[in-house]
Amino acid sequence: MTTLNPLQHIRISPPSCARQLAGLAVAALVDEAMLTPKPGLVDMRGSGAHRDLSWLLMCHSAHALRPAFEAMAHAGATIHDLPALRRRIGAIGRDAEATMMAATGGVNTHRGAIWALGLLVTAAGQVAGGATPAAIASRAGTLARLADAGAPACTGNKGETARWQYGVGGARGQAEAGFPHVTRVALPMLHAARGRGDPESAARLQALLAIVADLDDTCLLARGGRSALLAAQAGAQAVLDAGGVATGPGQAALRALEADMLARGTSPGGAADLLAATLLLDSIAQEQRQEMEGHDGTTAV
Ligand SMILES: CC(C)(COP(=O)(O)OP(=O)(O)OC[C@H]1O[C@@H](n2cnc3c(N)ncnc32)[C@H](O[C@H]2O[C@H](COP(=O)(O)OP(=O)(O)OP(=O)(O)O)[C@@H](O)[C@H]2O)[C@@H]1O)[C@@H](O)C(=O)NCCC(=O)NCCS
Ligand SMILES: Nc1ncnc2[nH]cnc12
Repeated sequence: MTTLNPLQHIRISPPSCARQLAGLAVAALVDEAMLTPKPGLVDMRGSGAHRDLSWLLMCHSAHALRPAFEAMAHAGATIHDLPALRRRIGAIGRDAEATMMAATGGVNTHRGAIWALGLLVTAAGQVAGGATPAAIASRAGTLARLADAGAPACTGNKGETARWQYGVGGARGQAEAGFPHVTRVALPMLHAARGRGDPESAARLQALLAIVADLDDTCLLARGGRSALLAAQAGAQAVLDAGGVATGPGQAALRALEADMLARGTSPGGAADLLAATLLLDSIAQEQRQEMEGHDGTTAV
């Protein structure tokens, strides 16, 4: 079966589109892991506030997840009944968590990312190349809001406990709302930083900090309570207010934020997942632009 792409008037077959989307998802996870520096998080300098993670383990985990992302994108392209699609990707997502644990020797590298990027590649598979990042995120939100008959009543995970204890939405709430911190916070920040000529790594770090400044990250809550979340949010905002990571004052504020996180043993793992989701939607949009240019021989603006 093929899908008509309304923007390009070419036909994309779901399997090749799914493979491409899975490749972009893995690349987004690897790019996030390797982005350096990142406060509190694993990067190429070291493990940040984590004891059981390294960037090599994160990259290994990302590659192990490729078949799951491909299966989710393929499901998005081929299963048109939404409750059935939700059930199917829930099952693939739980299998992917088991794959991650097997690949990492039992370390939770990407549980939040499997959830966020899994929903997004499924939604991107549904539209097969012809939708904006906001439209893909909105479709992913629709999927997240559907009940999954196969899901356990409670996960017993730290994020779930933090959601109840602090009354926040966490990873589930973010997805159900259609990933507002990706589409309304991080993508605009990424594009603005690129637009004023920041190096790509600075633009990505700036997008990460914009997410941290505003997200109820259950990783921060679970590790350090509400004071850690508020300190991380204020510290990230201070970097932005000081002029951003490409400026001297911004870098001083970034060092202070990192020192505070390391002293508390906290890390914005949820924000890191949403940066990967941002990079995924950005790369899907870039692929679409390149395919359009290749198709009609003109340059898109
Ligand atoms: C819906 C699920 C995501 C389950 O979520 P739940 O809330 O029950 O619990 P957690 O799994 O603990 O939390 C989810 C992870 O999401 C990230 N996150 C946190 N806050 C947010 C937020 N506001 N928005 C978006 N994402 C957020 C975060 O993941 C990252 O951190 C993890 C590493 O943290 P760390 O503290 O080191 O790790 P732990 O092992 O927990 O502790 P230690 O032992 O080290 O001390 C890492 O995973 C990052 O990715 C949260 O951890 C979902 O899992 C689910 O229900 N799945 C079922 C399958 C399904 O339906 N799939 C659908 C298609 S994909
Ligand atoms: N770079 C990173 N460091 C720690 N936890 C993460 N979760 C997702 N990306 C992460």
